[in-house]
Amino acid sequence: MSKPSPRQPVPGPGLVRLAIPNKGRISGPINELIEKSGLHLAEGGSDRRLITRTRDPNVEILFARPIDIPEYVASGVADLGITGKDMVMERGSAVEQVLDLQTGKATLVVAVPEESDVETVADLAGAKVATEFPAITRAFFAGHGVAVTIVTVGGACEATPHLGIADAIVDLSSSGTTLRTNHLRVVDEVLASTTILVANPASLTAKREKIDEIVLALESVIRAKGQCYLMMNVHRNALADVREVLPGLSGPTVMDVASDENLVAVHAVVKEERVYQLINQLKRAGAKDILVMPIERIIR
Ligand SMILES: Nc1ncnc2c1ncn2[C@@H]1O[C@H](COP(=O)(O)OP(=O)(O)OP(=O)(O)O)[C@@H](O)[C@H]1O
Ligand SMILES: O=P(O)(O)OC[C@H]1O[C@H](OP(=O)(O)OP(=O)(O)O)[C@H](O)[C@@H]1O
Ligand SMILES: [Mg+2]
Repeated sequence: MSKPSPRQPVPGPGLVRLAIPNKGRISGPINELIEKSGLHLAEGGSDRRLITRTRDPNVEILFARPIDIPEYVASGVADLGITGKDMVMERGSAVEQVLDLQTGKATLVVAVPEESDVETVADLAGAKVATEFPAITRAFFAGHGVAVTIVTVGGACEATPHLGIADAIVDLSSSGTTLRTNHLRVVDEVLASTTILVANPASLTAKREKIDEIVLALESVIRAKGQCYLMMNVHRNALADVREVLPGLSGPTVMDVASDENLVAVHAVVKEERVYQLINQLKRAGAKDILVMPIERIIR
């Protein structure tokens, strides 16, 4: 059978189409994840390109706006999509979350000017609330039984209270810098968002094998993040001391060194944040020739 054309509106049975952001803050990390997973964008994924092949002839990438991705996946234009959980909730799309990519962390919060009298969500009854997320905001206030007027904006939401357009906002905060800069204070949290992989429910059944392959590849990169591989040589009589420093971590693997029967090679996977401390402890315990290496993927 000939390979389905990438111009087909809906990908054929032999092809999995994965939608990813074409721009914005999460697009860089997602592109990096795709590269590390071994899929590799065949043509580098330029800004102007809509669909790009990957190293796997049965997987192609569709570039789209993060907010459009949930609907593209729900309608079957794409089988899989990577976007923010906030985007999926806002669109209320019929997609299934397959994986949390554990990046793009941000919290959707209700905030008011620092000098406001508002202390709780209930205090906002009758208020005007500006947001880029009208559906989530509507559901949140309805859930609290608080009637508000929603003012939908396309961005720069934090400016609206100071312009007299709104009394409160529902917007994303991650470092908290934008809220602080705009003298806004958090009243409540609406949603914790991360970047997620979602699937079209029908594709999940019909294309299970290929989707599992993609999930495995992406998962292996996520698992390796923040982990390092340590290799060292240890004198046999210092092995017990070195093991003391390493327990609790995965491994260690201990191997004979062919050229010196008094030495063993010790390998272990450790958290990157612990490496600085560990290498000093390991040296004191008698380890030498310590190598610290990055890990690209961990497949279980
Ligand atoms: N600090 C943050 N602020 C806003 N969105 C963030 C943040 N961190 C992660 N994200 C996530 O990024 C995704 C949207 O990214 P971004 O705002 O770059 O796209 P965009 O809104 O399409 O671009 P732009 O805001 O430039 O128009 C959302 O899913 C959001 O949850
Ligand atoms: O807590 P912080 O780290 O400061 O991040 C939060 C800010 O980032 C986002 O803005 P974005 O850059 O997407 O611009 P926009 O508001 O115009 O969408 C979000 O809407 C906040 O304004
Ligand atoms: Mg934005």
